[in-house]
Amino acid sequence: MEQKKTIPSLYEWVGGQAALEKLTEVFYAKVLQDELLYPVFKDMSADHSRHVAHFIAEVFGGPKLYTAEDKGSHASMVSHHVGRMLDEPKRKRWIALLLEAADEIGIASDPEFRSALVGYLEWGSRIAVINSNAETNPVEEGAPMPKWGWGEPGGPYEG
Ligand code: HEM
Repeated sequence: MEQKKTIPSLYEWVGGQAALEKLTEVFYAKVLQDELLYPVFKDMSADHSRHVAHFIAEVFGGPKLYTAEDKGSHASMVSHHVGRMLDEPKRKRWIALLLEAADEIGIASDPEFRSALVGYLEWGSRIAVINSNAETNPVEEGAPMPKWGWGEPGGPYEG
């Protein structure tokens, strides 16, 4: 009988918590050196980078560090963006610096993983811009965390 292959989560593929925390650490160091994004992030907490790594880890199928350990939720994440009045140039710079950080630390660069990563960042960052221009939080407390997977190209794990 043919054995069914177990599909790894994006969290496992990227290298787990250590890889995601390294990614956000290098990314926010770049953000603070960037003239367009510095004013947006200058007051972020010392935990910001780790919280974002926890959030992405959970969305990518990892442990529930954002909702359990950090006591966050999808709604609380969105609330951090409400009223920030982000725009397209800031979003584009945010994505560019994050992808630069990904290349710099050398996380998985296979086409399938990067497609899934960029897809998620495009989706999430565009929603962040929309929510940042809202006056109230459109997401209710108790709404489920988003989930992201490999999408249509599947993964190199199939090879
Ligand atoms: C996939 C896209 C995104 C995710 C997953 C995400 C995630 C998060 C999370 C989890 C927090 C809360 C951090 C904490 O609890 O300390 C946060 C806060 C924040 N995010 Fe995002 N974010 C995204 C996109 C963006 C973009 C595109 C921008 C701006 C260009 C942005 C600007 C901010 C700001 C200004 C805060 C608050 C910082 C502060 O507390 O001073 N986010 N984000």
